[in-house]
Amino acid sequence: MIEATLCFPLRGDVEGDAKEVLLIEKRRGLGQGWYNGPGGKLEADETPRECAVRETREEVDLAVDPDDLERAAELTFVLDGETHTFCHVYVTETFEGQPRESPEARPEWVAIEEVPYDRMWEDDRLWLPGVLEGRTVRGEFAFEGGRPLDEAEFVGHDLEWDVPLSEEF
Ligand SMILES: Nc1nc2c([nH]c(=O)n2[C@H]2C[C@H](O)[C@@H](COP(=O)(O)OP(=O)(O)OP(=O)(O)O)O2)c(=O)[nH]1
Repeated sequence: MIEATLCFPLRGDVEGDAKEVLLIEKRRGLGQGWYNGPGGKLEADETPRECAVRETREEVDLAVDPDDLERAAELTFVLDGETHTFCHVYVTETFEGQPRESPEARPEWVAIEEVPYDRMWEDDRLWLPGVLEGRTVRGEFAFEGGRPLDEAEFVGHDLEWDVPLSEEF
């Protein structure tokens, strides 16, 4: 099983500014060509928070403090009946720097009402809107049709909203 992270930096929401989320257009690997948050797979001996910080730095050159990351979701992606990936999702309103393009990602600030769900993983429309409003969720998403996961068919889901997420991460 793969353990992975996603980090969604947020800005705005003050004095009438629209709340925006930093998305990336992923340039390679799983989910290539789709929008997502910065993130990726845990490396050896790395905690999920460390992974989210490292991936956000590597992909868009934004500095986030692991202690500022707020746990938002725990997502399990199941492929043909077996857990393929467990993903820790964080949001943060605190970061330093300006997002910069990298070989892996093209960053873009997007108003949360304008998130391009038609250009994202199919399950994202089910959980990301709530997460961007500050809710927590635990979700399981079933895919079928063999690897790679991003070519499999999304066949079912189960969501639990406003749950306390594991304190370990
Ligand atoms: N938003 C969203 N993200 C997903 C879904 N499924 C899924 O694996 N992800 C995330 C988890 C990871 O952050 C990312 C895949 O990991 P990755 O970016 O390291 O994959 P990769 O194949 O490019 O790996 P690498 O070569 O860079 O090591 O995609 C999904 O359904 N929705």
